[in-house]
Amino acid sequence: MRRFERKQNIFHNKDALGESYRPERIQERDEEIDEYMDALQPVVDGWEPNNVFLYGNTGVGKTAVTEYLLKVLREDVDRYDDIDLHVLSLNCKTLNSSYQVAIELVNELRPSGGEISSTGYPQQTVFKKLYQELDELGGTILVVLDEIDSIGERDELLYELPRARSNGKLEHAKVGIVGISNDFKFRDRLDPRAQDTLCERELHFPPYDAPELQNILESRATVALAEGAYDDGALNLCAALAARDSGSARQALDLLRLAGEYAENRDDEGITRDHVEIAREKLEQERVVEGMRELTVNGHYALLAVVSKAAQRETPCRMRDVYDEYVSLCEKADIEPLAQRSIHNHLSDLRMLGILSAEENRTGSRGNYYSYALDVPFSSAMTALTDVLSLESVLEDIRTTAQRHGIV
Ligand SMILES: Nc1ncnc2c1ncn2[C@@H]1O[C@H](COP(=O)(O)OP(=O)(O)OP(=O)(O)O)[C@@H](O)[C@H]1O
Repeated sequence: MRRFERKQNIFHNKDALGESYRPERIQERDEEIDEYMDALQPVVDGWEPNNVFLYGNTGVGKTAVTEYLLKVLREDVDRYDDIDLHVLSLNCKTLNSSYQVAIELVNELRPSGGEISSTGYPQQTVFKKLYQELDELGGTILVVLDEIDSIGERDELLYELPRARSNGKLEHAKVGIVGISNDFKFRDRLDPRAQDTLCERELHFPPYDAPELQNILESRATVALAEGAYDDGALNLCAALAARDSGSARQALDLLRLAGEYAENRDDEGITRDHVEIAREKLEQERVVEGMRELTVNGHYALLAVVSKAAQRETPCRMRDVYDEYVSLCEKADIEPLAQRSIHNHLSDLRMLGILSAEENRTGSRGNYYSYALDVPFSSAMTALTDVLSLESVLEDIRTTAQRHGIV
C-alpha cells in the first residue's frame, strides 16, 4: 500500500495561495488605496466617519484592500488617545434583509450567551437593540458589510443606521458603514435614500490587466513556492489567462495553486506552462459544473442546443437557430419545449455564468441581434452535460458529429 510522504519541493507555504491568506503587501492598488484613505480620514481626525461603498468584479481585491487598510488604520489611530475605534465585520452572503443583518450585528456585539433569537421581533425593536449595543460600545465604529447586495430590497438599515446619530438614536457612538459588492446593479436598485447615504464615497475597483496580475503573482510566489520551483513562463500564463477571462487575482492565484498541485503530484521539479494549461481546463470544468447546478432542466437543454451547434461548427449562431436546435432536442428527449422568450432568458443566464459568450451584430434598420457561442471548452461542457442529462444516444450523436468536424 502507498504511504503518505511529505512533499514540499514545489510549495514553500501553500496556504499563501489560499483564500484565508492575508497578504503583507497590496500590489497595484495605489490609487484605490489613496482614495480609500481619504474616505477614512475623518476617523483619524475624530469626526463622524464617511460611509464608503466599494464595488468591482469578484477577485479584484476589495476585501484584501479593506482588511489591509483597516489594519493600518487601527495601528495609526492607536497614537491618538481620544480615538476609540472598533471595527465590526460581517459577510452578508446568507443574510437577505436589514432585519437579519441587524440581528447578526446585535449578536456580534453581545457577549456569548446573551444573543437574541433570529426571529420574532419587530424590525424597529431589533434596530433599537442595535443602537443600544453600539452606544454602549461607544467611540468610532466602522461596520463593514461584505457582499452587501445580499440584503436585497429590504435595505432600511442602510439609511437608518448612518442617520441614527443625527436622529438622536445614538449618543456616544459615531458609526460609518463600509459596503462591499460585486453586483454592479445593486447600487441602482437601492432605495434613493439608502443610495445617498451608503454611497457617500464610492470606490470602483477595476479588473486587473495581465502585467498587474503578473506582479501580484510574483510577489505571492516568493512566499508560497519553493525556490526554483517555477519560472516566469508559468506565472505569465496564469496572469494572461486570468486577465483575458475575468481580471481576477483570485482566478490567477487558483490557477497557480492548481498547477503547483499537478506538478507536485507528478513529482515534477517545477511548475511549467503545461501544468498551468491542465489547471485551466480543470478550473473551467469546475466552473461549468458549478454554473450548471444553478440551472433548470430547460437551461441544460438550452446549453445542449449551443453545444450541438458547436459540434457542427455552426457557432456563433443566432437565437433563432439555437431555438430550432433546442426544439428538435426536446422532441428527441420527449419533453415539452418552452417559448423562445424563455430560452432567451436561459441563454442570458448562461452568459452571466461565463459559460456562453454573446456577440452583438448590427443589422441597421432591422435592429441588433446576438450570436451565441461556447465560452468554455467543448469537452468541459460535454462532460458537465453528461453528468446532468440522461440522454446517452443524443449526447453520443453530438460527440460523433464533433469528432467528424475535428472538435474535441
Ligand atoms: N492587489 C492585490 N495584491 C495582493 N493580493 C491581492 C490583490 N488583489 C487581490 N489579491 C488576492 O486575491 C484574492 C481575491 O481578492 P479579494 O478577496 O480581495 O477579492 P474581492 O474583490 O473581495 O472578491 P469578491 O467580490 O469575490 O469577494 C485574495 O487572495 C487576495 O489576497
